Amino acid sequence: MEVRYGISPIEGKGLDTKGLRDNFLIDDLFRNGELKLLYSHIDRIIVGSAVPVDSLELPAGKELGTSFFLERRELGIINIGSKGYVTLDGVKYEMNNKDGLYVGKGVREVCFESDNSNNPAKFYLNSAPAHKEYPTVKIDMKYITPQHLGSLASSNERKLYQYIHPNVCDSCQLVMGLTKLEPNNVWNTFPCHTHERRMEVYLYFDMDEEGLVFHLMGEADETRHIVMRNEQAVISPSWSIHSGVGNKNYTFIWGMVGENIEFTDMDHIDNIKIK
Ligand SMILES: O=C[C@H](O)[C@@H](O)CC(=O)C(=O)O
Ligand SMILES: [Zn+2]
Repeated sequence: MEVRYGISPIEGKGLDTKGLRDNFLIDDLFRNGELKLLYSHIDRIIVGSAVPVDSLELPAGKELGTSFFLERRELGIINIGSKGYVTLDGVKYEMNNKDGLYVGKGVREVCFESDNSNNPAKFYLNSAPAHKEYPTVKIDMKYITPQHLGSLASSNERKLYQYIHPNVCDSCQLVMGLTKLEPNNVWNTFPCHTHERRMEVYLYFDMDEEGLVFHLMGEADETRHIVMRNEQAVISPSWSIHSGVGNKNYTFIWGMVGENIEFTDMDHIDNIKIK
């Protein structure tokens, strides 16, 4: 698995386009038939994808130093592809498009399959260190009551679905969900915020081939951007804003790990202060 280290705001402001992309962009997810994992030393989050043609197993690996992946970790899964299955120690969960799964510490075998290998499932994965076992919970998007945020007048009308959140299921430190912009709306998470207590990863998807999002990052008075394409993810350190504007509406999955699981624990930034 690829390993990346932390970047401070001092280093961050000195990076050029390539430097920003090398450190923060994850652009090789969702390869047919492959399971990809990236280990970030920022809060030790693991970001990954599994696109099963034949079945794929979640491996442990030297980076974890444990005998199986979830020995001391928890895992969140959201399927952004076609119908598939996740089997946890022999128990099979059907995963339709945008279905989610919280997998607690202690599960030994995690296996991914597609219903139709010509049209595979695309499982997106976020994992964090965990020290307590919580039960596995299947999360269907249709049972989540979304929060309505923004407005068409501000080009940021969107629905936010909390999947792994205290209202839905227990977790040690992982909080995860999905935000879908309404047609004719292009701004996400704006006005923006930081949260020194948590880092965050965004996965942008449901975009067409020419589609792009200028993902905004950096300190509020020292902003940078990364151009994002469909099914790419971006690491947001705790000190960075995370917001973006696209050429049309899109959807993104956010996952957070760190000090607390208080979704509303954000430091809101006044637009006047952004440079
Ligand atoms: O800390 C929270 C995260 O940045 C996201 O949940 C924000 C988001 O999805 C949105 O405003 O649409
Ligand atoms: Zn945030």
